[in-house]
Amino acid sequence: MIHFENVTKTFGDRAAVNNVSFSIDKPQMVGIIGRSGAGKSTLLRMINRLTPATSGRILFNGEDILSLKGGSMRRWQRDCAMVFQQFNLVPRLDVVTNVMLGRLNAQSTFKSLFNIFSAEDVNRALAALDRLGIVQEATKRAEELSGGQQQRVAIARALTQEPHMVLADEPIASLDPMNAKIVMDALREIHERDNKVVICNLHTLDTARHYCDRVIGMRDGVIVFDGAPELLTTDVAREIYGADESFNEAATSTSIDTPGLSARPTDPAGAVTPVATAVL
Ligand SMILES: Nc1ncnc2c1ncn2[C@@H]1O[C@H](COP(=O)(O)OP(=O)(O)OP(=O)(O)O)[C@@H](O)[C@H]1O
Repeated sequence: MIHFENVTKTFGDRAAVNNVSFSIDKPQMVGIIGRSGAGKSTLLRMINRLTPATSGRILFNGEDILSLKGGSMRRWQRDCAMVFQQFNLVPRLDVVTNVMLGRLNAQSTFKSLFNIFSAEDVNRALAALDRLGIVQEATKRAEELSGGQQQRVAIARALTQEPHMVLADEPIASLDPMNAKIVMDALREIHERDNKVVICNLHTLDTARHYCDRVIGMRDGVIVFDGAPELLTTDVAREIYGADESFNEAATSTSIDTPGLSARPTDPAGAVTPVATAVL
């Protein structure tokens, strides 16, 4: 499905992502972990062309998405919907309009310029809000909602794009544990029910272990671990985070992985397939 081939991004003389290659060849929920500055956001942002790559190729179903231009690039950006840490909603617009903005790249330029939406767009947006459990907030201004609700609106907006994949850049970093769980459950549900690739940058090991089928660990722009969460031992985590013996996993905990909360399926014969390629 998606294939990174020697992808590099430099800022000045510093490589934020350094000659990275990996493939996702089936619908998986992939967590990217690593300390601050490891290159996680840059990696994700290159996929949907928010950040231009310096060299390499990113192939989606065989096509190099780094060479797309104009309408093809906008279509691609719709196809890989992005969810951000700070939600990126328009605060003064109502919730349903914010969600419909996800359809802009699917509209004619005229309709886009004047934010003209069809009844079908409204229904699609309401259905997405319903799926995220917040349709009752549809007429409120986005700024009136809590952070967790705003992130769910952002996910509903991503859903209306009808994307091939969802990219989430630290989607729970601004949320309390309860809202973090709701948002991660929603992303997991999109992966399972819609059979979509979800790639999620995460700061916390326990969240990655709990929700993801596969974890990619980055350090200084390089992939230093790529495997099933079961292989993510404390020693491996120490290597990813560049920490010494005093490394304490609790320091990266959100406490949302508690007994009784939902978890990814443990049945490897299910829709998800763990990959076990530890490269350490
Ligand atoms: N626009 C930019 N201009 C210059 N340097 C940048 C830019 N964006 C990122 N960098 C640098 O690239 C490196 C990787 O940054 P990136 O944001 O991808 O890391 P990250 O792992 O996502 O970190 P965090 O978890 O803090 O978001 C860092 O050294 C950062 O300072």
